[in-house]
Amino acid sequence: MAGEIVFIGGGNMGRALLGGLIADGTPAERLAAAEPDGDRREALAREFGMLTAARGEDLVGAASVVLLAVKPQVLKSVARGLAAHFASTRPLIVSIVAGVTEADIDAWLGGNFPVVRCMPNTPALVRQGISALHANARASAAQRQQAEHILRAVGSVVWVPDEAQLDAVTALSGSGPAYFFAVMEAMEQAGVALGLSADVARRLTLQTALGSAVLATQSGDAPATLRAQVTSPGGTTQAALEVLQAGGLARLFNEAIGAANRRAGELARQAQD
Ligand SMILES: NC(=O)C1=CN([C@@H]2O[C@H](COP(=O)(O)OP(=O)(O)OC[C@H]3O[C@@H](n4cnc5c(N)ncnc54)[C@H](O)[C@@H]3O)[C@@H](O)[C@H]2O)C=CC1
Ligand SMILES: O=C(O)[C@@H]1CCC=N1
Repeated sequence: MAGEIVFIGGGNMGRALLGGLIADGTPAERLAAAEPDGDRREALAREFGMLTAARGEDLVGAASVVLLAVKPQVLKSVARGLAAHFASTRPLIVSIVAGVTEADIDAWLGGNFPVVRCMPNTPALVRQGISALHANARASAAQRQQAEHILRAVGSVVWVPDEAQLDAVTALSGSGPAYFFAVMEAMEQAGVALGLSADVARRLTLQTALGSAVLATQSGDAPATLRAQVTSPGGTTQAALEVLQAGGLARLFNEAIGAANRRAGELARQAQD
């Protein structure tokens, strides 16, 4: 049936998940997306060959899964708008919206929905994401599997036992790509300041990031062990790491990720207004 899995929001993340599902073998006929932005909507229809509409209200009636991929600030009005348009059965609701709780989503939609809340990240765009998932008590084992199948199409998945942990996940891996990109930017700039061309500085930085991530993933060694392997006593790496430590690198990350965690809670409260 057309539109069995209906996306509400076809922006960066919605689009990444749709592309991943199609690349993973889900037929486009099983997918549909509601996206009010005409250019984005037409691009989804053209590139993926799927059913699209400007309004979710026109798509959700026959859905078995509804995936919420709008910004937290609009979710309440979007969910309330959808509430009257579900058939008598309750589809599985999968939300990737930062901060907003399963209970709020369920209440805004009208109540008694199975809800799986997920936090993916932008490497989903290249199917290298990681998502953490949590299900409410109404989600069956089969529905948990359905949600996992969707997120697995764009990377790895982990389940967390406590919904509140999703705010920590958001702070660590949801926002995390930005921290690595910020480090890449800073390293590039430092290379240019030492006389490298911008192109060479970027290539050295990016491959160092990629190689380090692959090494850390494949070796099974802890990052601390791998860091020690690079750090010859009295050598260049030690000189650099001493500067980073003196600048409070670990404390800064602790504070930064703490700020993101608090912000997730604020987004949830603001979404209730
Ligand atoms: N960008 C990121 O790194 C991550 C974002 N998220 C969450 O994913 C959600 C979406 O984020 P992005 O894709 O980055 O934002 P985005 O702004 O690219 O996409 C949101 C889309 O929702 C559409 N939209 C607005 N009102 C709508 C409505 N009534 N019905 C259907 N669609 C509507 C917008 O036109 C837009 O295309 C957010 O809640 C965010 O918290 C989760 C993990 C990572
Ligand atoms: O910055 C944000 O609020 C979203 C959630 C995680 C990544 N981007």
